[in-house]
Amino acid sequence: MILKRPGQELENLTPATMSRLLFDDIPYLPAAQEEHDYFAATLRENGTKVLYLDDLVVEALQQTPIKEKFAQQMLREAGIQEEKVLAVLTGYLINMETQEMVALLMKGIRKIEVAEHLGAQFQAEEIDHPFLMEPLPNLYFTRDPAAAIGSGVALNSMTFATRKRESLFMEYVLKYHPRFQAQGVSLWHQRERGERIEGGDQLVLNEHVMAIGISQRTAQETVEKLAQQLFAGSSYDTVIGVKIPHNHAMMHLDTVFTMINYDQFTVHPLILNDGQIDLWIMHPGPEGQVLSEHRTDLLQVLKEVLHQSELDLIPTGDGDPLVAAREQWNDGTNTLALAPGEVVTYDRNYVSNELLRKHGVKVHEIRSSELSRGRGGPRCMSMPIVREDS
Ligand SMILES: NC(=[NH2+])NCCC[C@H](N)C(=O)O
Repeated sequence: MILKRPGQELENLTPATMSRLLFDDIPYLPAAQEEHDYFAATLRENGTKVLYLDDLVVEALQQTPIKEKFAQQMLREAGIQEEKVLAVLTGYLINMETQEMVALLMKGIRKIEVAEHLGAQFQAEEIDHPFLMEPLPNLYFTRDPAAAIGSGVALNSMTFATRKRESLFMEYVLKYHPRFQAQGVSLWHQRERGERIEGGDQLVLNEHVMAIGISQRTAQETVEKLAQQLFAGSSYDTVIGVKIPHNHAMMHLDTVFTMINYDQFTVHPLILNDGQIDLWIMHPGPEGQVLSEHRTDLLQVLKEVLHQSELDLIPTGDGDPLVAAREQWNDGTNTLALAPGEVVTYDRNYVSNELLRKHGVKVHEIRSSELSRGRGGPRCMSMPIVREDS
C-alpha cells in the first residue's frame, strides 16, 4: 500500500488559497502527522506493507539525468515556461539532496525563496501570489493520481490544476523505480492524454468487474475509453459507470460508495435515489467495441454483475438524513477494506461505525480530527498495489 505522510505542503495552505487547493480548512500539521502515523501503524499491524510515496520517488530519481528531467518537467507543468527561469530553477533544484528536492517540489516554491537566484524583486507580489510553484497539499490522498487494476495501472489525468502534477510522481516511480520498472506494468490510462479520471472513482470490485464514478472528477467518455483498454488487455469484462452528483462533498464515487465484502457495501442513501440513478453496464462487443446498456437501479445491477442473490448495502448514518449528511461530509462512507468484512474508518463517524459492527463488519477506527479537513478518508489515503485473494 502506498501512503504519503502529510508534510510541509500543508503548511502552505492559507485562507486565500485553500478553496482553490481543495481544502475546507487548514489542518494542524503535527496532529495530522500523528493521526497519519496511527493509520499506517493500523495497516502494518493488520498485515499490510506500507510504502511511502516520497521514499519511492527519491529511490526512482537515483540517476542524475532522471532527476534533472523530473525537476524540469515539474517546473514546466507548474506553469514556468521562460527558458532562463527554468534553467536557473532546475540548477537550484538538482543541486539539492534528492530527498530535499522532492520535499520542496511537494511543498511548493515561494517566490521570496528564489528571488535572489533569479535576480528578481517579488516582495510586493508575495502577499497575494506567494508561489512560483504551488504546493500539493492533496498528496496524502494517494488513491487519486493512480490506480492499480489487475496487472496494470491507470496513471490518472486529474481535473483541477492543484492536483495535476500529483500523477507525475507516480509516473516516475513506475518508470524508474527498480521495484516497478522491471515488471513492465501495463498502462491502462496515460496522464498526458488529459481525459479526466481520478482514483477515487475507480473501484475494483473483483478480477472481472469495476465500478467507476462519473463525477465532478471523471468524465463519462474516459470511463468508456478505460473500459475499452481493460477489455482488450486484462481479465476485466464488466465496467459499471455510476453517475453521482457533481459537488465537493461527493467529488468521487468512493465518498458515497465503498466495497467491504463480497456482498457488503457502504452507501450514502442519496446515491441510490430509490432506484432512479443513471448508470451504464459496459461489456466488450464482438469487434473490440464497448457495448453499453443504460440502467437506473444500482442494487439490481450490482447483484447481476457480482452474481449475488442478496446484497447488504449499509447506509451511512443509519438512514437518518441529518446524520448521513454529517458523517458523509467527514468521510463516513469512505471505508478501506483490509480483507473481506474488515475495514478501517474514521472514529468520528460513530453512528456509521456502530452500524457496520451490527452488520458483522470488523472495524478498525483511526483518529480523524485533522486528516478529515482535506475531505478524504481511509480509502482516499491509500493506494493498494498488490491485492491478495482471500
Ligand atoms: N478518493 C477520494 N475521495 N479522495 C478525496 C480527495 C480530496 C481532495 N481534497 C480533493 O478534493 O481532491
